[in-house]
Amino acid sequence: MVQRLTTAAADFDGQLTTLLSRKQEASPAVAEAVRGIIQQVIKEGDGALRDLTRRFDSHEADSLAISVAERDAAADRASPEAVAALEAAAARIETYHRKQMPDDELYTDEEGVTLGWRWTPLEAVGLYVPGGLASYPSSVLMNAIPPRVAAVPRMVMVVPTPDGQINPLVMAAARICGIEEIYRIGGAQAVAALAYGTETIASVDKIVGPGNAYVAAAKREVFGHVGIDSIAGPSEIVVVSDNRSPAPWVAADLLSQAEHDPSSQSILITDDAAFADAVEGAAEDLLAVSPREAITRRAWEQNSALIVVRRLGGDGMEVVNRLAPEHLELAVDKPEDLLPSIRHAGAIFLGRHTPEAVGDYVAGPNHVLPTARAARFSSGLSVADFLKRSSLIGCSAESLEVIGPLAMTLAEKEGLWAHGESVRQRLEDRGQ
Ligand SMILES: NC(=O)c1ccc[n+]([C@@H]2O[C@H](COP(=O)([O-])OP(=O)(O)OC[C@H]3O[C@@H](n4cnc5c(N)ncnc54)[C@H](O)[C@@H]3O)[C@@H](O)[C@H]2O)c1
Ligand SMILES: N[C@H](CO)Cc1c[nH]c[nH+]1
Ligand SMILES: [Zn+2]
Repeated sequence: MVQRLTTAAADFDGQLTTLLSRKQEASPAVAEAVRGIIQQVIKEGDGALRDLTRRFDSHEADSLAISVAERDAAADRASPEAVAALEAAAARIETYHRKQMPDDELYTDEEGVTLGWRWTPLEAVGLYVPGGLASYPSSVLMNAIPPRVAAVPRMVMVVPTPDGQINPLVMAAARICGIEEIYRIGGAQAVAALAYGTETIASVDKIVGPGNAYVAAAKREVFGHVGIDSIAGPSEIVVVSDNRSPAPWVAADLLSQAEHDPSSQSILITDDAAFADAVEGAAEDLLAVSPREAITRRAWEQNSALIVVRRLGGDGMEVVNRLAPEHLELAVDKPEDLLPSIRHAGAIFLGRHTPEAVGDYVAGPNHVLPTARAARFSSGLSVADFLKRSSLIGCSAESLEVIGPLAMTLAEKEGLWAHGESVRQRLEDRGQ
């Protein structure tokens, strides 16, 4: 049975807090295990990667790299229909991300100071492509197209290959994106290798991409030594629906994220208890025929919930903002009426005819999105993740006369003599 909550209950706040803690994404046990793995990779390099790959992915990674020839041989085995779908998706994703490319700026202000900024791409990025409980060719596209648009020169892809099996469509996606440096490693050890480097793998400057609780915890650990995108851990969905949506549609949308991982979370917010009953029944029917029943049922029964609220546009929106979900579906006639009340969500799906799955694959926006309430302070992967902004500042001799004395005053107040002197000398030399 999936759990049932109602905002009318006196202890609703406590129940919601418990529900949020059900996601094991940030558990101390996972963090502890991950710290051990990272230390092992730092100390033993490639040897640790082979050892951990044997332990967690059940194969001997004699060669850690997947060569371009191996990539292409595998990609050639992918079904042409699936490759065509990937190519169409890639085109839509690229069009969307090209619109995110920011412009450089240069202007002269009223005091005659030239100011602006300039964007430059990162030099080397690591792309984590998950591959433990499912294969994710779509995540190759979502990871690799933004840095390609940003003109990052070195893209390194890591992907676990359980039992040594290379997924042909993942390789086809890598070929579409022009990724030539690929390693058959996953989990926290892959994140550690990208962050610290090994004999075979040169370190990168930033690591992006989604993964399970171990990958998410590893990204938290290496942050600071390298950049990371956001914490994109086990998938989540919140569906806000009135009783006019077909219950099987809503049930399928909820299960679409539950089936990713036993740590996933799916939550319905509705203003009709009878509709919640109908969705629960429809979900049972779907679970009975799902080929991924075991994973899906665990996420559904252990971490998920049906929440009955008084008013979707009132307490319903307060609950949404507390949850700050990765994906938020507004399955109502007029989603635009609810939109202004939403402050935190990675991606918002507008109206009953927008299943979250179109965002996962083909709509265009990125599916690498913040989870575990990280949508309160971060956003989905974008071109901006692969760019840095340098400020530009240029004074003429005349404009330095206008703003220089202000700097001298502040330098004196901070007791930083050479700061003031650097301005004073220029002003004095000009005065002579
Ligand atoms: N938020 C997002 O944007 C987004 C997008 C796509 C997928 N996802 C999520 O990515 C995840 C993919 O997970 P996955 O498991 O299929 O693949 P994965 O590649 O993330 O994880 C597999 C790796 O986990 C490690 N691992 C597994 N059990 C371990 C253990 N007990 N101890 C140490 N390490 C262990 C192994 O190294 C293995 O290679 C799912 O949670 C899915 O929901 C999130
Ligand atoms: N829903 C995932 C993001 O949480 C992305 C994905 C890839 N394939 C299917 N779904
Ligand atoms: Zn998905």
